[in-house]
This record gives sequence, C-alpha cells and structure tokens, in this order.
Amino acid sequence: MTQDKRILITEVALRDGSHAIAHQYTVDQVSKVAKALDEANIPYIEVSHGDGLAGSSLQYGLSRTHELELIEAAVAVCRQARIAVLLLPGIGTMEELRQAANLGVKMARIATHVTEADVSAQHIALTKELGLEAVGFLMMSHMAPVEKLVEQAKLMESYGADTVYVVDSAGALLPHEVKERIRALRQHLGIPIGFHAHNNLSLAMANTLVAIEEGATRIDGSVRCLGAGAGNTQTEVLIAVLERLGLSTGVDLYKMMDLAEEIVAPILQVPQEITRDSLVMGYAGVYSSFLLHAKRAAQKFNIDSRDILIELGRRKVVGGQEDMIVDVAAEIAKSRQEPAVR
Ligand SMILES: C[C@H](O)CC(=O)C(=O)O
Ligand SMILES: [Mn+2]
Repeated sequence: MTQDKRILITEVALRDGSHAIAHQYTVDQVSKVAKALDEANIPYIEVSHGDGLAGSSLQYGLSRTHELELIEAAVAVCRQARIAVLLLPGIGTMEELRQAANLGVKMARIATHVTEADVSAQHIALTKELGLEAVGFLMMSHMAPVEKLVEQAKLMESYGADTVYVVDSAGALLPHEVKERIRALRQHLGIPIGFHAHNNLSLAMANTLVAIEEGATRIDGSVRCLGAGAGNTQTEVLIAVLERLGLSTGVDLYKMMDLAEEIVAPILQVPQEITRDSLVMGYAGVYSSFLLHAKRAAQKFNIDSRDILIELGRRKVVGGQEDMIVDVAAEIAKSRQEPAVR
C-alpha cells in the first residue's frame, strides 16, 4: 500500500452511534467516551444527534439529552481532540451551527444526499466564516454514478469545503465501486478526500483500505462498531490494521482497545453485529438509520421489516423521507389483506 500522508481518523460513535442507541446518550457517557478518545489521541470526535444538529424530533427520534449539552461536555474533557458536528441543511440551521461554534466545536461536516450538494453552499460558507474546518459529506454515495459524484464534490469544493467525503450510508458499496469513486475524486479535486463506511455487507474495513489505497486520508470509524445499522469501520480494529500496514494514525492502539472494551461496550444493549435487517439494508441500498423505524413499523403492521426495507430501496427513498417508512409498511400490509383478483 503506497501512502505518504498521515491518516486522520474521525471517531463517529458519539454521533452515528446515536442511531444505534435511539439517541439516548447521557452527559456522563459522552464525557467518559470523549475523554478516553482524547487520551488515545484520536484527532476528531463527532458529537451530535445521529441525524446531525437539531435532529432531535419525533421524525428522527428524540434525544434524551440536548446535543448542545453533549457537545459542551465533550469539549470540556478534550485536551487535543477537535470536536466536530454534523449538519444536514434543512434539519440543522445556521443558528445551530453558530451555537456549536460558540461551544468550541472546530469542524462542521455539512451532509447532503449525493445529488444535492447545492444545498450545502450557505452552510459551508458559514462554517468557514466561523473559522471552522468545513467538510462536505456526500451521503448515499452508492446512489450516484461516478461522474455525478465528482460533479457534486466539485460543487462542495467550490463552496469552500476543506475536505469532501464519500459516504457509504447504507454500507452498499462494493470494493471496486469505492476504488473508482475515490480515484475519480482524487483526479478531479484539489482537496483531501475522506471515506465513511458502514458494515452492512461486512465490507467496511475492506472498503476503507481500498479508499486509503486510492489516496483517501480522512477516515471515519466507530469504536466497537457503534454506528447506525451494522456500524461503521471499527476504529480500534482499523488502528491495528493500519499499524500492521505501516500507516501512521498517531492513535494509541492499547488505549483504544481498552476504552472499546471498558467504556463503550457497556453502552451497547446488544453487541453490534450484522443482523438480517442490517444485511438487507446493505443489500437493498437503503439508508442505515431506517432500521429502527422499519422494525417499529414492521411490528405495528405485523409484517417483515425486510419487505419494508427492500421496497424503500426500490423506491430510492432518501434520508429525510423517514415518514415514508410507515406509509410503505401500511401499503404492504394492505396489499396482503386485499383478496387476489381473479
Ligand atoms: C445522517 C446520517 O446518519 C449521516 C451518516 O452518517 C451517513 O449517511 O452514513
Ligand atoms: Mn453513517
């Protein structure tokens, strides 16, 4: 593997992992996890509702603790790590971005669906104005052909993004698809490229290594796989693998192993694994955070959540359309009650 630049890890368990625990983080949990990550020398720690700033709502799931309190707690315990936030324009607003900056956040990741980068212009501009590092975060990157992805990433670069991420939200990308995406972005952009994986098809680590091989230098991971769906690339495992490959992250492997085991594992009600639901999300190419909603809807309508997820994938439903989950479940249930036409 040829790589001359240091890989900079962003730990996302305190944001993406919020989906996995139905947004129930407490100040105590966030303080302990952030402090331990900081001591392990993780450079960036993302803290927000799973759906980004202001995601706490009936539609996306109510947070137990206001995210600004969680962000404040994380900032207070970190000596070197930079706290990051996620913001989806339309969910989070300029005001929340300002509040996060006032609390000491150093990086904002502005996330849009892969074909909607144009809605990130004002938020990226404000991020820079506030003196923060700006990252463009192209979600559901498997849903756009490479040329479209490049076009959208270039838009984000033109708005002032310091980095653009390929985000495999559904864990649906195959290694050759990651390779062509990162390669094309490296060819057409002049800024660092990042990669955010999900493990639905058990490819998060392999895809991350392919991304790094193609020159991605900003990589996301979630400790103990504490991320939406099947989780992300498992951070402590990634650190070990990169060390074996001779790639430097500056992160302390033993400390990562210890915090994963002693601090993060107890937060999970059940260990993260590739369940049939998360597998079907990767297979169908649907949004990771749909899982809990689809399971609830399946229970309500007494149907199989796989049928809901596959139908959502067929309809190319995107993040922000969570309300469609119940509609789809109701339609499936209704179609099963209707007598077959002779
Ligand atoms: C809002 C999403 O959870 C962002 C993300 O992590 C992804 O798309 O993956
Ligand atoms: Mn994610």
